[in-house]
Amino acid sequence: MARQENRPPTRKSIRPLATMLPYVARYRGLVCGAAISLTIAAVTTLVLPLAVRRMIDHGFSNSDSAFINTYFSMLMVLAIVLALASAARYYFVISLGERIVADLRREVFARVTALSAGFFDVNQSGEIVSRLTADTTQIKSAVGATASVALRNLILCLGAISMMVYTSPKLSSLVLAAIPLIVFPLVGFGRSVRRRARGAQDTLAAASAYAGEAIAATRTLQAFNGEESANRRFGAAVEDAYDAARAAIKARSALTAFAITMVFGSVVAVLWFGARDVLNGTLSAGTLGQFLLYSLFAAGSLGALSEVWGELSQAAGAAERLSELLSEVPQIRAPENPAPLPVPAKGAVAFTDVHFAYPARPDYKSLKGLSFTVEPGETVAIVGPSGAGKSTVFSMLLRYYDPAKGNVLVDGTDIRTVHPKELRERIAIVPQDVTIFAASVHDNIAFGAPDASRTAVEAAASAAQADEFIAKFDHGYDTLVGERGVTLSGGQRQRIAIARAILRNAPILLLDEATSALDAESEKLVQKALEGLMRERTTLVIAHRLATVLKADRILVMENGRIVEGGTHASLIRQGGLYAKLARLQFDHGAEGLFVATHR
Ligand SMILES: Nc1ncnc2c1ncn2[C@@H]1O[C@H](COP(=O)(O)OP(=O)(O)OP(=O)(O)O)[C@@H](O)[C@H]1O
Repeated sequence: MARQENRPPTRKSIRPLATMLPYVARYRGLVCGAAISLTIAAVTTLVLPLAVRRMIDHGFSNSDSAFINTYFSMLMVLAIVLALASAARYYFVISLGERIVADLRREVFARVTALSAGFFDVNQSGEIVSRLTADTTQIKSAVGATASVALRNLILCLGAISMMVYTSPKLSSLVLAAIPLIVFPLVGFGRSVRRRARGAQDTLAAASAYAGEAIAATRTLQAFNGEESANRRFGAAVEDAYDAARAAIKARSALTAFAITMVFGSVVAVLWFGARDVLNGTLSAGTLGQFLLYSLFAAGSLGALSEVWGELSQAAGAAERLSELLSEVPQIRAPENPAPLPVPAKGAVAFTDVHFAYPARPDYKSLKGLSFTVEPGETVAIVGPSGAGKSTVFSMLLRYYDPAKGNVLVDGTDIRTVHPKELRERIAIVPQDVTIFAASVHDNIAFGAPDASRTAVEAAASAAQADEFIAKFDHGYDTLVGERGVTLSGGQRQRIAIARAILRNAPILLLDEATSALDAESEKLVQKALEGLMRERTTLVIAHRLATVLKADRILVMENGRIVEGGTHASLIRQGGLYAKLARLQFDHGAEGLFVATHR
């Protein structure tokens, strides 16, 4: 759902743009090129009124053809210089923008992938992706087009004002006196326009967020016949956005009328005064023309500046959001001097009195003094009601989070003292929800071992009982699967995940059994694939199937973040505790082979 309160406020100041300076500074060549071409273009523009005055005051009546030739050749040269400088300005400025945004995108993505699980518990992935795309694009236009327009107009404005003073100090003082009369009301007006525009943007963002959510869940929407209410809701949101936009448009039109009246009014007033001076003979007509052109330049560039100000402050908001993300420090970091894990790896696992609460729910302890050990090569099934903390055990072992109290040990070493990379290299996981990337079958299997040879990938697929269905694809291992490619069935996804884990060849295997029953055939294939994988590895399996618990060396029964029972299937049934009750439930329901973990 659109969480408007989470939207960072639009900033009025453009100071946060300064955080982008180090990126700009990396490309001094482009910056120099842009600055030089900008200055040349602005100066050339400022020379034009001088030529106009020359033409008005002297005309070409004395049929001095040599002069006319020189005069127009000069003008032509001026035009070419202006054209070249403008083209160069465009090239340098836009390249700089693109270059910086490419750097930013790379760095933001690398930073985000390094952040720990806790960050993603409290931040929406959609919002992060929008920072990566929309915010960086805003920076691009700010650094590129907007900044160059601002700079060009600033130079033009200062140049034009100096030239106005130089041309006619008297008329300039008149203009300068009028400026506050124009600027103050304009600033106030502009603020109200901006406020309304921001309101429109926020309303639109809320509508888009709702649309995104609804489109991603069309199947659910249709299953519950929710199209109409969704249409109504989105329609209302769009209408709200339209109303908000109209309010902004109205304010903006009024602002335009006001600005044009004021600016042209003052130009006319100045002309009026000037014309009287021309009549008195104290000012030449050409000088008046030249002055007029400079004041038009000044007014035009001031107007452009006020427009880009809005864009720059939006970009400043984007820069602030990006620098926030870039300065985010991962909570799970490698220690300064990581200890090595013992070699050769044995695969022993131990939890000692582990207490833990998720960052998103600091008041609720998901693990409350969890202790257990798993010997190398042992297969341990974890069972328990939903919410008991089974998946949390896996997250702790992979060090997605650190315990508040207690230790997690792998081969006798506290995992906080080793490099997370080294720790994770020793673990392969087959999750319940297998992630299939939009890539080839080969790349999907080789995901955890990118250097694996084709033969190794095929061997892993064959051990995972996946080779048969892969061979049926049109392009075999090169078939694109995942989004927009071939969509895999539940059993096929599982086997790809198993092949992935086989290829990784890690001493510790974490298995989260799928809760949804596969059909008997896939089930058999997946079980066979797993048996191959579990051999000679330490295996921790979150078990939902009776077949799995029967095969385990030991069963740990979890409830409320603790181990409440442990033993073999037979001994636990004899004890008549939680396990016996869970098992009875399963038999009562007659769900074949499925260990139903329910709330008691
Ligand atoms: N990322 C998270 N942020 C906050 N709380 C969480 C998070 N993940 C799980 N929890 C909470 O921690 C507790 C243990 O969750 P966990 O996923 O480990 O249970 P589980 O035994 O694996 O359940 P299930 O069998 O339903 O998957 C639950 O109360 C759950 O609501």
